[in-house]
Amino acid sequence: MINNNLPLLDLHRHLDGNVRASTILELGQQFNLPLPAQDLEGLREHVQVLDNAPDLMAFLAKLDWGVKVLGDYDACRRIAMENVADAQAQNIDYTELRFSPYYMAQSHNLHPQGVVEAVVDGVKAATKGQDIKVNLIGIMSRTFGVEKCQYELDALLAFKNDLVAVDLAGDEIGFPGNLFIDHFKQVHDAYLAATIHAGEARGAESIWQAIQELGATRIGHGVKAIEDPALMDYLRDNRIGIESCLTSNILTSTVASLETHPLKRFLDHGILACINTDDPAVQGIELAHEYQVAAPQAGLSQNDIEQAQRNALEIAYLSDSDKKALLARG
Ligand SMILES: O=c1[nH]cnc2c1ncn2[C@@H]1O[C@H](CO)[C@@H](O)[C@H]1O
Ligand SMILES: [Zn+2]
Repeated sequence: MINNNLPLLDLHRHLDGNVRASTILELGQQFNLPLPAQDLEGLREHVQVLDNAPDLMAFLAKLDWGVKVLGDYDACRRIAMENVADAQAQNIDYTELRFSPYYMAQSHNLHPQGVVEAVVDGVKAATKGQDIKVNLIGIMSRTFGVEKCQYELDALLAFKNDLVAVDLAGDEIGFPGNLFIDHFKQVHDAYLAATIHAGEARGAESIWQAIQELGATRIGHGVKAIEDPALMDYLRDNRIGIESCLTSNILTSTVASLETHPLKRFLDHGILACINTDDPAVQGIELAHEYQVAAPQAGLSQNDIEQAQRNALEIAYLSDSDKKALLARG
């Protein structure tokens, strides 16, 4: 159970992996796009992972319709605003929404910088006067290669004051982290933090690389850390956060079952691991499900769950005073 005396955080939530199916339908109609179905029921199998995907890339294909319908900057602004509303409906106190402007821009030849502007603006408008705090993480989609990632990074850095970190997501196997050393040098020169998807499709060496060569202070997924005892110690001793996403790891076939998921062992080891969603709409889950159903199935006790809540606050990209304020609000 979620402890309501502690703040509820979702630190790993893809804004562009969380486009409402109803919005996909409406935008599809607005922009006259040939959607694969004309009603919610028919659309579901095209935009949601219903059975475990064979691998990460098959899972990621289900995100595509959510960005193919982004016909203009207003559509980008709209999905940003709806993401805030959806997080708020989950009673989330603080979330870090991440998004890939090039991925969002690609289908309709939008400019990635315009996409960043629209997302920043949408989040500002939706959070104004509301009881939820949101920060943004910019994603470089490695799937499109080194040069497109530089183009994407340029767009993100034009709005660096509106971001707290930069991430590397997408095809971890095809585009390993060592291709992005120069990109992350620019990220750190801009005083932004780095959280990186690693140890999801590749092994523990990918996590070492993200930390040592790309300067990651948090790792998305990081499930393969469990195979390397020295890395487990390193993560704990250096307070590197692990953003676990339980259901996502099952749906991508990264982990065979919740019962064998390493999150419980990360927590037992003293690693700052926490519970997050990843791509809620595509997975057909929300944060409450991860806490109430997935976490107990993964062997977490009530104490573990509360520790995960505290860990999220500890590793959040927030100032100490913001963390204290969240804790006081509980
Ligand atoms: O679980 C995941 N692992 C790796 N990459 C992901 C995952 N979920 C989404 N994206 C990637 O993030 C970008 C959109 O925010 C896209 O590149 C998408 O493929
Ligand atoms: Zn992710």
